[in-house]
Amino acid sequence: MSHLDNIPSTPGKYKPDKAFRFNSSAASSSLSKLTLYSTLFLSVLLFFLLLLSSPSSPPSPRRHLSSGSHHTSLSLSHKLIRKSARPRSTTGHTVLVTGAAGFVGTHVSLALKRRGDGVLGLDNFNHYYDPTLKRARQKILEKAGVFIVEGDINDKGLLQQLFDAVLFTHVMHLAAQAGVRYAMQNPGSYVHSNIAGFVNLLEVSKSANPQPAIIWASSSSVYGLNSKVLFSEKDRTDQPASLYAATKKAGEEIAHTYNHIYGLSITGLRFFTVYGPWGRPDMAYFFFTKDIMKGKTITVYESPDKGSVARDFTYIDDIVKGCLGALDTAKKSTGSGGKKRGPAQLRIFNLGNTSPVPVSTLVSILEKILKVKAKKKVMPLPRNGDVEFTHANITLAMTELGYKPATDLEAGLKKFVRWYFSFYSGSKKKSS
Ligand SMILES: O=C(O)[C@H]1O[C@H](OP(=O)(O)OP(=O)(O)OC[C@H]2O[C@@H](n3ccc(=O)[nH]c3=O)[C@H](O)[C@@H]2O)[C@H](O)[C@@H](O)[C@@H]1O
Repeated sequence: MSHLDNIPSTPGKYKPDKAFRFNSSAASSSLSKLTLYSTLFLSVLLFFLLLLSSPSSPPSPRRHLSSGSHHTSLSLSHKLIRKSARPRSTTGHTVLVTGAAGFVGTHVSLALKRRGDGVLGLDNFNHYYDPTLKRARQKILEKAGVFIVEGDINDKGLLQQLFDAVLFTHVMHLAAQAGVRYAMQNPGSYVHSNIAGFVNLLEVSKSANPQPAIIWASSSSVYGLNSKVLFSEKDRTDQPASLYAATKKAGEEIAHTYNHIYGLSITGLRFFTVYGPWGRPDMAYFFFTKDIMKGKTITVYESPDKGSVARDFTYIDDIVKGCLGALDTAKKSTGSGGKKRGPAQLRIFNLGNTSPVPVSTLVSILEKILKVKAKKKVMPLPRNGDVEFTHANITLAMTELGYKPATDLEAGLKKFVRWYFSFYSGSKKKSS
């Protein structure tokens, strides 16, 4: 019987054999041998236990930052956050982009990063539309050096941690519940993101020291039932036709309050039906393309008097230029730590294309580019929040932001369709 056979698996419960107690010399030599073997065995055991518990690859950074996070992953995330938010030069801005994995958010984040600004993204990757598209956008941003923290603008603790880690000069707030018609299905999500989330972000921003300047996405839909064309920033916006529009209008009023009480510099941008590569699959141009290619019938709305429904479709690159122009001309907030120290800038701009196109023409252009005849069902505009017509007056944005849209609908749709085919044929290849 070897000594090793006497060593139990639970060392604390080891009882020496009676034979050792009566033969003292044998006992002492056996005891020292036993101690030696025990030590050896325990060392080997410990070595294997350590080997099993240690990860085979370094820990991947957690996308969530929370007070309960493991120390290592937290400091790893903090490192990524600081690196992503660091501008290339001392003149660069440090920008928090909310909704960074969204359509406009991705394009704006890339443009800021490419020109040397520091950019930190925040996105909750919700399932309003296919999250794999958002993940694909995230990959592109990661390659460009933009890190996205996965979290919600309603999470005050998380926002506070981000503001504690980084002194943001600007917040580009593009996170929102978008879509006009979906508001009838899920009204709560609009209140949650566009009102509660916005207030939460402004609360944290107003308490920061120094306060960042805020640039945020409002919407052409605030013009609602306004029938005066062109739509000018001075026109009435108190007749929203959808809950979506009402929450964006509420955002504009909330912005006024935070500017007035706390001295936050705030610029709202009224986007007019933005389209282009990496766009949103819930928008008509996107799902028309998909359905036309599948041979599915599309529904084209017309106004009740059989007139055309039209939109001032605006290409994404033009919108990005408008966003950067707004950021570059934003003045500093005047408050700090929740206290106003003087009047601050409060602005609102239309970012449109000034060239409305009927939805029926949008379909004809797509047919031409896709070389497929669409199966169409024309029906009167249902009362679902849609308005008949949008047309932006962009004089103010041209003068103050240097905004100058340069892409017409046909040129922009060609770029979209090219992207659409390369993206979806790529995804198919990967999954097969
Ligand atoms: O300008 C804006 O502020 C808004 O632009 C778009 O809203 P919308 O203009 O309604 O864009 P789509 O949903 O793509 O609709 C475009 C046009 O197609 C029409 N349409 C839509 C769906 C359909 O099945 N058939 C159809 O003819 C709509 O009535 C509308 O005239 C975005 O979806 C909103 O998030 C954004 O805020």
